[in-house]
Amino acid sequence: MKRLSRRSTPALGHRPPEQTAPDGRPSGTSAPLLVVDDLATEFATPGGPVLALRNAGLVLPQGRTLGVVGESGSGKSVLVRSIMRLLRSRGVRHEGSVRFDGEELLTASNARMRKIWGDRIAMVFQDPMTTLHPNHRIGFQITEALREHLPLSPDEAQDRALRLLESVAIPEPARRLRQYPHEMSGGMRQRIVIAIAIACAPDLLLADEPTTALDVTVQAQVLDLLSLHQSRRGMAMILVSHDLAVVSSRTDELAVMYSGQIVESGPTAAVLDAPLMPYTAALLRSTPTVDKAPGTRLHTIPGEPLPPERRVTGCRFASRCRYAVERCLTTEPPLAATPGGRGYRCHLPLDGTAAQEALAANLARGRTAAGLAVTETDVVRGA
Ligand SMILES: Nc1ncnc2c1ncn2[C@@H]1O[C@H](COP(=O)(O)OP(=O)(O)OP(=O)(O)O)[C@@H](O)[C@H]1O
Repeated sequence: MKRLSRRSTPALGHRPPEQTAPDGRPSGTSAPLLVVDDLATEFATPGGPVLALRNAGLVLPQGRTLGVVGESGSGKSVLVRSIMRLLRSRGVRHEGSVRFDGEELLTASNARMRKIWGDRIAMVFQDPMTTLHPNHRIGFQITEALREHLPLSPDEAQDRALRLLESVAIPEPARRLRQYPHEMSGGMRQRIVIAIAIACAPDLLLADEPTTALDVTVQAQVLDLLSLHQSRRGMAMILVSHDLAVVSSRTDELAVMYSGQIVESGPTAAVLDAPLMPYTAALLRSTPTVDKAPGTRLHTIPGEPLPPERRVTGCRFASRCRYAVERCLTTEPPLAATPGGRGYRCHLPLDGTAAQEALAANLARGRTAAGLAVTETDVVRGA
């Protein structure tokens, strides 16, 4: 069987054990909770195989938070669903490794995964109705989830459900337990989903665009609620968002995805302060609320995202990158790591002079090696 991906070097997100996180908390001092190594996911489609995720690697210690960002279609959901083993169906192939608390999940039996789901790893999806059953009362759904994993009597489960609703700030919890999902607002439903997700005190919570479907006024409340429970319970969390502003203040580490790959990773503050990948820098310039003075112009990233199934010989971002030189078109950038444990896939990282020289040469020619127009105005504006 043909391999889906090339073997990669160190997993993105890795920090040596003796290092501390930017906030001073010790990190990586015990065995990491989650280690993803060279993970690839391929879908069989009528149009041929779609390699939606390639060379993905990450390390997540207990109690830490990882943000996963990238444009639509970059593979964020495929990454978290592959980690959670939710894409197990005919026509889906994985390669690589997902080790959770030392246990390989890619080869675990379905029975074993059912024990792990909910109990040790829980997930909050974009649409609460993916989790909630429309025809069952909220109380039944929470107590079912509790009793599946914990030895509780019906009364104990009911009491625990009530306290869970209180903990996610649902008013009149006793009344709400008797209601059906359609009797609640979207924000309230997502709080219920969070209550179900944390019911069994999982070690890892995967939140995939948990607020994208919600009214803008309740988005921050729901995100704050997630962060509160994450830190209070010491859970590790992976927070997926297309919006850098959402993850910037809520995560310790960041993984930036483009066209099915993690292209940059590292401590969130370091990545946002000084991105190494031109793609990360472009994402930042197109994000409304990260480090922007009022009135600052936002910029779109030129061109279209590269579909993950498209084969290219060089860097997958080269066609949209104003720094691109010939090498970016001919040679795939290997995964590189900085001494501080940051990872990136770029021939011309932005902390070096080579990137500035390449940009100056492209400016002089008026276009990149990939044919993207570059003008003085674009560069001054930061486009
Ligand atoms: N079931 C599937 N069959 C075939 N291809 C798929 C399937 N699911 C995902 N893909 C491919 O994987 C790509 C990445 O999808 P994914 O949902 O992970 O993107 P995303 O980054 O989460 O986007 P969004 O922010 O819009 O949710 C898709 O563009 C598509 O090409």
